[in-house]
Amino acid sequence: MIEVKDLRKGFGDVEVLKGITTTFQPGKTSLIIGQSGAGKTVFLKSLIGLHIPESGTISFDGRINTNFSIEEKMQWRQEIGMVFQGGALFDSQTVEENVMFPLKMFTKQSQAEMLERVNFVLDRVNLENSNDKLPAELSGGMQKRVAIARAIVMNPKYLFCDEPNSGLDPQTATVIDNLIQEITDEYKITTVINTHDMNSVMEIGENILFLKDGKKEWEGSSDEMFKTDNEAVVGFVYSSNLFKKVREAYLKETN
Ligand SMILES: Nc1ncnc2c1ncn2[C@@H]1O[C@H](COP(=O)(O)OP(=O)(O)OP(=O)(O)O)[C@@H](O)[C@H]1O
Repeated sequence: MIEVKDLRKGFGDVEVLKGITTTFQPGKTSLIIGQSGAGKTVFLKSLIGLHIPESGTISFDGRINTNFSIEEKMQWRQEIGMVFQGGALFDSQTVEENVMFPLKMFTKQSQAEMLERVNFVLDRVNLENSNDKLPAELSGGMQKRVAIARAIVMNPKYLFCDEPNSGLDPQTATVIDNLIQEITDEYKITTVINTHDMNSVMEIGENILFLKDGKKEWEGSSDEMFKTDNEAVVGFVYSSNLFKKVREAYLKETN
């Protein structure tokens, strides 16, 4: 579980995160949404320790990250998996080498042990028989699956994904959403996703955090999102005609 309390972060005179409090539960996929500039990336970067907050705390199963000793920080780093926007694979390395990278970096496993684990996670993301391929030889969706395999190879407790669906067609995006959700549930990972993709919001929708001007404006499930009267949420999510119609149909059916 990740508990965020009154998190504040700014740059110079500009306050970006203005006191965010929330909780992310294990086995659940939480989505962070909001307008461009709302503070989603700064929030995600704060969670993974790339930004040091001015005040407030982030605790990982009771451990506050700014209090970590060097050893605790090393341990915590190994408990985190990340899927970056665009995949961030090493272009000159094969799929196998890309996925094995964290094991080589952080463990003393033998080549055979590492290979067994790499094959297990590649199998889990339905990418068997692709070990020797280079990223350029794969489709966008396959590259995302390699990135997910690499993110889970260390068996993380926490998984952070920045726009995992960017550049994917809606069908492939749904496959990636489902994969992240299944893995999160299966391994009881605490997963946080930054997204602009409203399909993901409808598809995953377990816990949605809506940021506005650096504050938590609203939080709930996608079902609750259909029913909310919060003007900022309605204005943002239902600005598209498609989602407006979906909402109207949902409300008609449930009333
Ligand atoms: N390193 C930085 N230095 C100064 N200002 C920053 C820095 N990083 C972000 N900001 C500012 O913080 C605000 C929030 O940015 P952030 O990237 O978190 O928005 P976002 O919600 O992720 O937007 P988008 O959806 O466009 O990616 C913006 O006004 C941005 O200019």
